[in-house]
Formats: sequence, structure tokens, C-alpha cells
Amino acid sequence: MSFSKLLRYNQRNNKTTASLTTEHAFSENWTPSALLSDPTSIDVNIPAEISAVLPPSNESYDSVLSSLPTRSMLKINSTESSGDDEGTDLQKLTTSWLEKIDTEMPENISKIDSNIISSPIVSQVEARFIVHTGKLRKNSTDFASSFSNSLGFSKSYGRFIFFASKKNDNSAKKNHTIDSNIGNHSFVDQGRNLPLTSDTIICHDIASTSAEREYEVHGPDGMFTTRIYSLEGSISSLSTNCPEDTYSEAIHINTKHIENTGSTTHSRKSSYTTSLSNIKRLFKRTSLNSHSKDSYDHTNTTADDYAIASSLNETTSSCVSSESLSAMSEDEDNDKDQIIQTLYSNIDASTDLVSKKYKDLNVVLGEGSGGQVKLVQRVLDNKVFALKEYRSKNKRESERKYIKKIISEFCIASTLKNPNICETLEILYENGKIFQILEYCEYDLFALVMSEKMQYDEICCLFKQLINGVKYLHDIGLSHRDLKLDNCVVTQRGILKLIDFGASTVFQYPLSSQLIEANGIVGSDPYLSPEVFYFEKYDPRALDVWAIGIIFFCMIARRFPWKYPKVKDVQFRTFCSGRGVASFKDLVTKPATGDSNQCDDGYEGGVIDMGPNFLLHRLPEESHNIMRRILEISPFRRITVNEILQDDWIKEIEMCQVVGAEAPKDASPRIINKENHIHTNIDQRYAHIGGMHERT
Ligand SMILES: Nc1ncnc2c1ncn2[C@@H]1O[C@H](COP(=O)(O)OP(=O)(O)OP(=O)(O)O)[C@@H](O)[C@H]1O
Repeated sequence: MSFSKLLRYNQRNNKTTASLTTEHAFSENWTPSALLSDPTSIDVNIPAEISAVLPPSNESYDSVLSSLPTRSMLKINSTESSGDDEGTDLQKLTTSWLEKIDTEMPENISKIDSNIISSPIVSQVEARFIVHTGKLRKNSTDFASSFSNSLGFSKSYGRFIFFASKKNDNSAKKNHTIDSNIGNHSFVDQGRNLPLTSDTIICHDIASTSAEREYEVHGPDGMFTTRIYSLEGSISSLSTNCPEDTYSEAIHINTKHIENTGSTTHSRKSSYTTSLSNIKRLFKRTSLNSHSKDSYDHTNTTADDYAIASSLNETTSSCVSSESLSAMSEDEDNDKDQIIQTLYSNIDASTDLVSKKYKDLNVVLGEGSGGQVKLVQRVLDNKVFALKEYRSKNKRESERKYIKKIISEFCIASTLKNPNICETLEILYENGKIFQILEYCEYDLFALVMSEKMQYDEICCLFKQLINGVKYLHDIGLSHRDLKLDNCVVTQRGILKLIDFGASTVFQYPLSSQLIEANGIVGSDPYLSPEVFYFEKYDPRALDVWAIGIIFFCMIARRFPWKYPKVKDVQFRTFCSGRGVASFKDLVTKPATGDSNQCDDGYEGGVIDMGPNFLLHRLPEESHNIMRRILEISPFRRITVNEILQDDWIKEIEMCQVVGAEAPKDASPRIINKENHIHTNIDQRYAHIGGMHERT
């Protein structure tokens, strides 16, 4: 949790930062078995109706350390026993540009407590978002097809992928039918990995929670072989309240609001009326059919706007003429603020009210710079969802920017369809506040890590799912830019999903090989890669890859390796040491080598706590090769996410996954869990960052 989150919690709880940090659940003294699973030990009130919809905690397990493959850890003792030699090595490894380094484990390394970490705030539109009009036109038709191709959809389907998927009226029924027939055809078709024959499978419904339905599958000998979870009533079937055109309209309007050209008073008035009525449609959910490519006659737009707008070009309706678009300008924010206020009151009358559709379960799941995330239950069918209530507009920001940011995040998130991405269902407005409804996931990774219950194989499984989620994003030209434990949520069945696309950015447009570099220090300090501090512009994919490595380290060591990757941070400086270079610049600017399969980080020493070993000696040896390449200081030498998946160790990791979710017509996505591990269930009261703070 960011520092700002902490402050807010402190203010609410009348606590000082210091006391909260000390008392925080992540202290050494926090015994998971005592505190997490014993309801009497903690004074947290969970209403009975919530307990009913939340899963129970499972048994407690040994810590991750006991599940680490011992054969694979670095032989710390033998290195440590080198005695005097170590001092010699240290001298050899310490280079002139680094000050004297303490080889002891630095004191300020502590267990993960992101309370003490501040996240930089993005406050301005980045220059890279400016796209030339010609390019915009040219690419506008390409984007959807590229996205659809990457998803394996037909080209004609591409135009739909930016919309929340259509409700399949029969989805629940279909799921049921298919699951009951699992032994006949569907299972065999889609669950090929399972060592079962179609004749011998018995499917037994044993549990059902928010979105997933669990089935035990038995082999011919009656032995339990694996578990399958049907995503009955899955989120995708719920997004039907949002007609396609509504989203396209919303996205389109989003684009309008960043127009910045001259205009007459008359046209300005006209544009406001039209544009705002279109924003209204976002919330109102009406369907529009007109079509105008003129609306893309932009001179100034953001990458996100552009990407989304271009993907919708084929279908986007536009009631806004290019003339009206030209009316929007930065210095008219005040006018627009007023108009948007009016808009809000109009929306109020026509929008589904959050409070009517969803029942607040009074559980705060988390709180960040974007707003507060709460647990809600849909009145219609009692299904549980996460509701993100966006923070109110700052006095300093214009209404236009405020709305644009929210809609951009929503448009991107609702576009993404992948089992390892949290599904975004709808956006709602009520009483001056904007809400987003998300698929609910029972845990966040931060809470899971801090529970100290996760075992090594489970961590590896989640790690590989994380890589797959990021691969999906990178394959479609998006980078997340704020990957961290808090932004990974995990379902009760062990499926990891990425959330929070507020910082994500397009790095490549469809059919273009040109990399669009990102700029700005965006993300959370300990997960940031070193180059973001060094270069004004950088490849955001490399930042994501680095963050993946930090997350893996955190999962294993339950510590951050450093506060931030700057040489002034003693831990990071230690990590940089011994690499045979004269300056940090030499490290971070090392050009790519010809052989992308080889790690060449310049470190040759064998000291346990120096250079890459500073991190590696805390990790299993089988991960060393890949982690060295992931945490390569030079972004030009850093491995890509696709290359990570080619690594032998990564390939061998047994990963739980959802099958059958990719094909748009497949109505029966199921979860296949691997047998070498089970996924940790923790008490729901402490399963999210929000809950952890309730304790303090
Ligand atoms: N779909 C979800 N299911 C369960 N918990 C969730 C979900 N979405 C968010 N959360 C919880 O809420 C927390 C904050 O969510 P999120 O990152 O979206 O907020 P934010 O305001 O954007 O935070 P940040 O300050 O990182 O930008 C998460 O860390 C997680 O604990």
C-alpha cells in the first residue's frame, strides 16, 4: 500500500505512521496460524451475510522456506565459511564508483510493508501521446484486427473486442450442461492435459462460491486426480448490461475531450452539448448507430484514446462533428467543469443506480490513489463483485482530466479478455461519484504473501500465471507499468489476475514495428526498474519484466530487495557492485548482446551477498539463470516476457490455468489445477490489503 494509502488509513484510525507500521500485521511477531485463522483473536466484525458468501480459510501450511527445493539453494555456508577470502573478494568486487559496501544484510531491508513505499503520481499528459493526424487515420482501422488476431478471433470479431462481451442468455445453462457432459466430449476437447479418459470421469459438484464452481474429477481407479472449476455464471456473461455501442461511444467521447484546437464560440457551444450528451450515453447505455470517420480528424490525442478509438473505428458511432471536436481546449476547463456538472445531474436521472443494483457488504478490500475498492453483492442474483469507487476530483485537476483518466482506465480494462486479467464489467455513476464493477477475486497477492502460508510450487504457479498475464498485454501492445503484489489478485481456485490499468500504456500500434517509448516515473518505488530514473524515455515492457522479477523475489523472500533501484540505496548499490564497470551509466546503458539466451551481466565474483548474488542467494538455484536475466540492469539486455516463457525452468513449472476461455464461442471455461500444489486459502478478513488494515 502506498504511503498515501497509509496516511489515509492513519487519519481514519487516528494513528501515526510509525505506530501503524510497527503494529502492522506484517511484523515478525505475526503468527499466521494464530492470527489469521482464529476469529476470536481479532476484533473484526464481518456481517453474517458476508461470511456466507466468502470462502473459509484452509489449513495452515509450513512457510515457503520449508517448501523451497533445498538442493537448489546456493550453498551459503560454504561461501560464508570462506572467511578471510570473502574480504578479499569484496575488495575485488567493489568498484571505485561505489562507496564501501557493507556485506551484512542491510538493516533497512525489512519484511514487505508497502505502507512505507510512496508511489509517484502521474500528473501530466506525456508527450508520446501526441499522435499525428495522418497516422491516426491510417492506423484507425488496424487496431481492432490486431487485437482480435492476438486473441485468435476472426478479423470481423475484432471490432467487438473492445466492448464488454454480450450476455449469453444460456450461459449458465450451457455451463451446466457441458459440465455434466464433461466425460463425453467437452472435457476431452478442452482439457487435453488431464490424464483421464472420457469414459471414466465422474463429475461431482462439491462447492460453489462467487464465480467458480468446483468439480472433483476421478480417474478410472476412483482416485482423485484433479479438480476442475467451471466458471459458472462467469463475469463475461454479466457484462451484457452494457451495449457495445455504449462503450464505443464512451471511448469515442473520451477521445473528443482531448481535442485541442481553435474554435468559435458558436461551435464550442455546439460541441459541448454534443460531446457531453455522448458522455452521458456512457452511463446511460444507449445504443448509437451513426458512423463518421471525420470524428478521428484529430490533431492531438493520447495513446490510450487513440488505441481505443482506432479499434472502434469500424463501429463507433459519432454524433460529434470534427467541427465540434475542435471546440475543446485546455483553457476552457472551467467552462467544461460546469457543463460536466450539469451532465452529472442528467446522468443521475437516467443511470442504473449503483445502490440499487449492488448491495454494499461493508468490506473494504483496498484503497489506493485511484479510490476505494469494496465488496458488493448484486441484488439480481446475489453474486459478489468488487466495486471500485473512484476518488473525488482533486481541486487541482480539471473535471475533464479527471473523467478522462477514469474512462481511459475503464476502456482499457474492459477491453482485455484473458484468464489472467481481472474482468471489468461496467462503469456506473451516482451522486457525483464514478464506480467500476470488477470480477471479485478472493485474495490479493500481497495478503497471500504476507500470510506466510504459500509454498514454493504454489508461488511458482502464480509466478508463471503472472508472466502469462503480462505476455498477453505485451502481445497486444500494452504494458501495465504498475505491476506489484497489490495489483495481482488471486481467486480461491488459484487463478492470478492483474488489476489496475490506470498506469498502462501502449508501446506499439498494430502493424507497426515502431516502439513507442514511455516516459515518466510511473509505478511503485520498489518495483521500478533502474532505467526509469536514468532515461527520460524507456521501453515500458522492460519495466514490466523487471517488476515481474521483483514480485518473484518478494514472494520467496517476503521482503523487498530495496526501497528503490537507485545507487544511493545501499541494497541496490550492493546489487550493482562487482560488475566490472566504471559507472552506473555503464551498467544501465550496456548495449544488447548478440546472444539473447546468455546472461551477461558482467558479474564474475562468487561473494554471496554481492552483485546479482545479493538477490540470488535468497532464491532457489533453478531460478537463478532466469532471474539474473530478468533483473538485468541494462534494459537493452533484459530478457523479454516471451523469452522468459522459453526458459527450461519456467517451462517445467506446473501452472493452474483456465481452459476454454479464449475462444469467444466457448461457454464453458474451466480451471484445471495442478496436482503438485494446492492454493492457499486465507481468512477473508485478511485476504486483501484493506482487511489487513482493519486489524490495525
Ligand atoms: N477485483 C478485485 N477483487 C478483489 N480485490 C480487489 C479487486 N480489485 C482491487 N482489489 C483490492 O483493492 C486494492 C486496490 O485496488 P486498485 O489497485 O485497483 O486501487 P488503486 O486505487 O488503483 O491503487 P493504486 O494506488 O495502486 O493505483 C488491491 O490491492 C486489492 O487488494
